[in-house]
Amino acid sequence: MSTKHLLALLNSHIEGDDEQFLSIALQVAAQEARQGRPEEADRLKRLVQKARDQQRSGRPASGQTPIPLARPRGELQGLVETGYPKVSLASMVLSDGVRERLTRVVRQQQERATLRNHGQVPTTHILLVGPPGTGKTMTASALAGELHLPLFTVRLEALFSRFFGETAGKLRLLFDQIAQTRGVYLLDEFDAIGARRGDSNDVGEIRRVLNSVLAFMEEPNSTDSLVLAATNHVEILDEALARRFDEVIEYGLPDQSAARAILERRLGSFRLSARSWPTIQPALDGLSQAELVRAADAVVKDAILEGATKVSSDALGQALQDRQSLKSKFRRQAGH
Ligand SMILES: Nc1ncnc2c1ncn2[C@@H]1O[C@H](COP(=O)(O)OP(=O)(O)OP(=O)(O)O)[C@@H](O)[C@H]1O
Repeated sequence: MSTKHLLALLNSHIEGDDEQFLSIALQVAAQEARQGRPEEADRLKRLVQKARDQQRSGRPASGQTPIPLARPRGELQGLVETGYPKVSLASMVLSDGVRERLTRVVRQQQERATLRNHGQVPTTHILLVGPPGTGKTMTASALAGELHLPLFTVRLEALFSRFFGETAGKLRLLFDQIAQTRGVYLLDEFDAIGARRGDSNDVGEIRRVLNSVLAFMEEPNSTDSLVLAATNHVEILDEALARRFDEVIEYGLPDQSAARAILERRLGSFRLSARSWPTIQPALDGLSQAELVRAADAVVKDAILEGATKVSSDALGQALQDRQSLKSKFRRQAGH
């Protein structure tokens, strides 16, 4: 680094001009690259990026303030999706039992200070189990929405495939963030940990990942972050792992009245008249919440474009039948 750069750096430091300081650091990085030292240049650029991310998230470079980060930084970028959902539990159609349990989780989180004053901790680690499209992801959004917390989602299968051999290390980064930043964390496709156990190439890696997750589950959760692990296949999860959750919440396909409630909400003002329901009832069986929502959306869109103010029972019945056919086709292909 030249004296000119050093002087400029000192000057920007004295004047407290962070932006100037960082842009001089970038000039030094460019100089390093030109002089055939790409590693030094990269290190500098990464540090500048880190400082900028910290500035943006309002966190001082050296401190560990509990200000939520807008999005994960450094190596976690691209692995974790960040959102600020506005979903509420009231917008979900749930069985009384599941609603009660989720409401209790929210209450414990909201009153965690009171609980801690009495030597208790709120529920934080929850396993969400159920078939696709039954509301596990939506639950994570609703809990984040109710608690006004950011939702960080990480798909474990993607983590495995992208960072073969480094998954445990990447997970550690995530766990460190959970310890520092309060939020709702959704570990989606959690069964990926168990699913690969049969693959002999993966044995060492799987053991490391499993140990890393087990250790994490035992660590004190000082931010009381909610950690939700979602899976369609509880049967392939490691038992030692499943046992470490505070709660296991099971999701299932909706019964007739839940299916109707989901459709009615989704159809909104386009809803069917009460006397049309019996005709579509047989087409509801076996469809997931997500499939019902898709069928409702399809007919509402048609109605809008046709200038209609209501959907017809024929159109809705057909859309539901289409979903049923699609489902049985996939099931046949999967050999069920
Ligand atoms: N209980 C529910 N109440 C109302 N709508 C629901 C409910 N469950 C699911 N939905 C609708 O279905 C969509 C998909 O559900 P979601 O993504 O939460 O399912 P999932 O269980 O996470 O599925 P997967 O296992 O495939 O990830 C939601 O965005 C929502 O529109």
